[in-house]
Amino acid sequence: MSVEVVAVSRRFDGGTPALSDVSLSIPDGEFAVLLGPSGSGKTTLLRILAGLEFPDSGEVRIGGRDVAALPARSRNIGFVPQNYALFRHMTVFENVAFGLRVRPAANRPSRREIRGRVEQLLDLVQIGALARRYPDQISGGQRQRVALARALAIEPSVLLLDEPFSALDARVRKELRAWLRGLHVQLGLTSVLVTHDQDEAMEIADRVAVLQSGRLVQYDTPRALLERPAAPFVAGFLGEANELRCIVRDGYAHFADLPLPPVQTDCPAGEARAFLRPGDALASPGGGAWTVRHATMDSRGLRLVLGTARGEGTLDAVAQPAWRDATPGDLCSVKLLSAAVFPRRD
Ligand SMILES: Nc1ncnc2c1ncn2[C@@H]1O[C@H](COP(=O)(O)OP(=O)(O)OP(=O)(O)O)[C@@H](O)[C@H]1O
Repeated sequence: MSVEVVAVSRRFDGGTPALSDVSLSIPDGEFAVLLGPSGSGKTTLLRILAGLEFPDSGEVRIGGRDVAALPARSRNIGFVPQNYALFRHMTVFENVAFGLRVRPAANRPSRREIRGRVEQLLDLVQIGALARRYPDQISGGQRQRVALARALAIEPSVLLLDEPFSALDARVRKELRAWLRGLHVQLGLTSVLVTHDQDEAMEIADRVAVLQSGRLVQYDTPRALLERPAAPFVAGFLGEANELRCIVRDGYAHFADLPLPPVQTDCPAGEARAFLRPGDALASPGGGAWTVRHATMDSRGLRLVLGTARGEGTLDAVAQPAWRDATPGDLCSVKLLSAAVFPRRD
């Protein structure tokens, strides 16, 4: 089902606004991610969608219907909270069955139906063998799967997840992310996930809503966010960008202080700030004004930290693919593929 947020604002106890005039629209079947630093309003927005929190003004529509008057339990939403919140005294099976057992008698499935549904769900999340265990007898990743199965038990049309993988190690996180994305497609859900991890957002989302201090700064596909950031905050927050001072003249940004070639831009002439992702700064050996300070290999290739001879600045860059043996002390030059440039407003 589609989800629409229209001009939603929320302020707690006269403090600074947790959300200011946020509007976004999630088409049926899409996976949206709410991304932003701590305190930017992500959880507040998710809780408003779930019906656990209410806006001071604005509207939420689910499947085209204004849900202001609908309590959480009537919204047909699966909610996976940040800390899993599993019942420790119940087995995995009972945890997943809970949402069905507490339904009003009129629409509560029979015991046999509940058993069948829970077994199916546990198989779906690939933990069928753990049904009789208690939450403290399974791993963090398995607990996360239980929390998901429990949220899915009511057959929601919208799935909301609050930092679902934050307690897990990097490898399990990555594995579960891909799996969750597959499940979302398989079940035809509309999903909204909160995270402050940009890699997670970029990998899982159809569209990412970037929040800063309660405001929606940009809502776009991962690719558009990286290639066309709408604001310095987005360019700085995503992609570990270098931020450099520059001057725009004749459609090019010039880096007066640093040995870098000018780069084309649409930014108006004048003082500006350029955001350069490491992958857009390609270092080549064989002389030049930059010196390799550190070289580290990661899954994307050889990452370099470069410095200038007189110490005017440093730059995070990547070695061009053929330069596999870059070592601290080597001299190099840098070619720029692109940069996001914004007028400077000090
Ligand atoms: N119940 C509450 N009472 C008072 N202030 C609140 C309450 N809930 C949230 N806030 C405030 O609203 C703002 C947004 O909080 P929110 O939890 O939505 O941010 P977040 O982006 O999810 O942060 P995090 O990544 O740290 O979870 C913060 O300034 C927070 O202190």
